[in-house]
Amino acid sequence: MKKINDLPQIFVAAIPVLEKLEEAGFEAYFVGGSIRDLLLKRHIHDIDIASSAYPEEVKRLFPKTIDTGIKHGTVTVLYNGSSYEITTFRTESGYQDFRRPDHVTFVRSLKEDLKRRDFTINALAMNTKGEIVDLFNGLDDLHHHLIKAVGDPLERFHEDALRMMRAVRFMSQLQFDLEEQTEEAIRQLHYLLPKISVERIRDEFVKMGTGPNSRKAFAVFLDTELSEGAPDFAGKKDLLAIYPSLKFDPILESSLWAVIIILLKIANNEIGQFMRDWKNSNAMTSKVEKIVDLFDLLSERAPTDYELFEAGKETLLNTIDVAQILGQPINSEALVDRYMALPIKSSSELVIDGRFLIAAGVNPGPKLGELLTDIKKKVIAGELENSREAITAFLGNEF
Ligand SMILES: Nc1ccn([C@@H]2O[C@H](COP(=O)(O)OP(=O)(O)OP(=O)(O)O)[C@@H](O)[C@H]2O)c(=O)n1
Ligand SMILES: [Mg+2]
Repeated sequence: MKKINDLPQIFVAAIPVLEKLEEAGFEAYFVGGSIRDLLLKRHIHDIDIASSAYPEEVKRLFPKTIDTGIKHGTVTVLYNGSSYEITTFRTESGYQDFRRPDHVTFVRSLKEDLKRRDFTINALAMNTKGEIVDLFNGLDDLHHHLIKAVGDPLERFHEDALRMMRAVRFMSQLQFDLEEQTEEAIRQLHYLLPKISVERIRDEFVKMGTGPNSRKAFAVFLDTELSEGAPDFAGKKDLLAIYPSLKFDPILESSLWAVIIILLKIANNEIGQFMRDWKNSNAMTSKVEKIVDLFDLLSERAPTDYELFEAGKETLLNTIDVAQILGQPINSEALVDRYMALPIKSSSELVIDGRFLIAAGVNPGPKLGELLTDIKKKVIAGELENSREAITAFLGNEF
C-alpha cells in the first residue's frame, strides 16, 4: 500500500476530525481531488472527507456543525478555526435527468462510495496514516497521465453529463490524455450535455480554456461533438477548429472569451448576447467587449493617443495578449511605450474638472462636457500642458 509520509499541513490539521469519527466506530478518509493533487504535487485548495457516519451521527460528534447539504449527506464541521466538509459514503440513484441526483442512498462501505465517482484519479482515498486506498487503479492512471472513467464510462456519464466536460477540463488542467473508451463514451453521449445548467458548463469550459493544455483538450471537445451542446457553439465547428492551432494557450479568462468571439466572428453588437448566453457576469462582458473593440481597431490601423487613453492599460495589455494567442502580428512594445508616454493615463489625472470650468465662467450645460473632453484630448495629444495655468490661459483665448 502506497503511503505518504510527510503530509501537508492542510491534511495534518484535519486528522483529529477523522480520528474523532474513528474513535466513535466509523470509517473516515480523505477523498477526491485533494488526494489527486497531493500525489501530483499540485496546490491543494480544499480537502474533502468521506465517512461511514450518517449526517446525524456526524452532528452528534462535533459541537459546531452546519447543514451544508444534509440531503446529499454533507455536513460542515467547524474545528480549530477551519471548516471541513464531511460527506457520508453514498451511492447515487435515480439519475433520470442526467444531472446530479436529487436523492442519494447512504452506504457504510468506502468501495460503494468510490465506485460512483467520475475518474479513477478522483477515486483515491487516504486514511489518517497517509495510506492510499486505490481500488480502481487510479495510481497507475495518475502515473500514466490518464483520465479514465471508473468502471463503465457510459454509466458514469449517464449519472452526470457534466463529467464529460470535466474530462476535457482535466485534460487541459493536468495535461493528461483521455483514455480511449472514456473518449468513445463522450462521443456517444455528447448530446446529453444540454441537460446540464449553463453555469456549470461554463465553469468547466473556463477551467479547460485557461489550463496549460487547452488547445489539445479543445480538439477533443470538438472532435467528440461535445461542443455542439455548449451555448452558441452548435454548427460552429469549422470556425472553432482554429483553436487547437492557436499560438499559445490562453491564461486569462478574458483572453479566452475574446479569442472565442474573434474565432466565431461575432459582430460587436452581438457580444453582449453571446456572453449572456454563457451566463457570464456584466463585468466580464464589458471587459471582453473592450478587448475585442481594441483588437478590431489594431487589426486595421494604429490607434490615436486618445484611443489608447480611452482603452486604458488593462485593456491594452489584455488585447496584446489576445493578439499573441491568435498569432496576429502587432507591435506590442511600441504600443506599450506610447501608452506609457501619455501625459495622463486616466481622467482623474487631469488637473481640472467641471467645477473648475464653472468657476472660470463657463456656463453649466452640454457645452461644458464637450469643452472638458476637448481639453482632455489636447492634453493627451501634448498640445496643452496639464496645469491650471496653461488651461486657464487656453480658456482665456477661447472666450
Ligand atoms: N461530477 C462529479 C463531480 C465530482 N465528483 C467526485 O467528487 C470529487 C470532488 O469534486 P470537485 O471538488 O467538484 O472536483 P475535484 O475533482 O476535487 O476538482 P477541483 O480541483 O476542481 O476541486 C471528485 O474528485 C470526484 O471524486 C464526481 O464523481 N462527479
Ligand atoms: Mg475539489
